Amino acid sequence: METRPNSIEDWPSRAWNLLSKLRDQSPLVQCITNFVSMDLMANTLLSAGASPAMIHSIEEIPDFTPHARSLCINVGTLSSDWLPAMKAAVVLANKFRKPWVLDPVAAGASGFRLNACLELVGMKPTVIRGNGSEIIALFKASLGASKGVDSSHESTDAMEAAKSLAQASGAIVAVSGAVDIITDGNRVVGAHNGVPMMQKITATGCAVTALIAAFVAVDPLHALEATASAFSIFGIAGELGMNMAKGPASLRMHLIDSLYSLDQVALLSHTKITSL
Ligand SMILES: Nc1ncnc2c1ncn2[C@@H]1O[C@H](COP(=O)(O)OP(=O)(O)O)[C@@H](O)[C@H]1O
Ligand SMILES: Cc1ncsc1CCOP(=O)(O)O
Ligand SMILES: [Mg+2]
Repeated sequence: METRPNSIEDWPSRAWNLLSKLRDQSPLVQCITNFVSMDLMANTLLSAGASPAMIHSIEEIPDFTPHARSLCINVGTLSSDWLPAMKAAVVLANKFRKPWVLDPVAAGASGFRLNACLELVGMKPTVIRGNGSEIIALFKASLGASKGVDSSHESTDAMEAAKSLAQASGAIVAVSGAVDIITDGNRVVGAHNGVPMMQKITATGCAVTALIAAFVAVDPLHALEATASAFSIFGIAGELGMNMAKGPASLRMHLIDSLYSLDQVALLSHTKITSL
């Protein structure tokens, strides 16, 4: 059943309406992503109701990308032969006005990766989603004291970097962590769902970025709201999954199951999104 948001701040109703739309429309989401994340990302999209396609060959992009409702670009296992395919897909997404989302995995780990991420940021992503260290590396455009793909910062450490990056790039910038921060450079919203053990499953960050791509596919004109809703729903799936899990491996399974079966009552009572 569709619920009517009382105001822009009625986040639970907004999140439920977006998830219902996603389940009804099952948008095709093209993912050009790293080898580690492909499985969890595809299963996250499927359990949420979207239709994932991990298609990255440059030869296929002219035929395929125009049919996707949104695009997820993730540089986790970047190599020089993949970058032209990423850029070609982005050019087509922009040409056909499809939203696209960038995950700058380990942006500060090497010069090659940082330059690639900065080039992609310059190609007008709808949303950039990273952890604290990745968003700070992009904002400073410099290599960081890197822990690789994991963050050595809290999301709140990256608040000002996120706002500046959003203003400079025109993208919604989203920083994951204990509190997920989402900003358009002016407004700042926090999503407070999730459990710490989600950090102990590889590619949960990649998976939530893909979920954001699915949410912006169904509401491209409200990318900030779609991003906050995706974070909150992924976090709720983690909270419900944690009730049944014994550790990271079973949390991975129960998170996917909980996302698949998430109902209106659970979503409305668990959604925690606030202005920051
Ligand atoms: N301390 C935490 N408490 C609750 N949820 C968390 C915590 N840390 C990360 N998460 C959640 O785990 C997912 C992955 O985030 P994160 O670990 O920051 O990304 P990445 O894997 O890219 O570093 C996100 O959905 C985020 O909300
Ligand atoms: C471990 C690893 N190495 C290269 S990409 C990758 C997965 C990173 O996933 P996430 O950013 O979601 O932790
Ligand atoms: Mg990541």
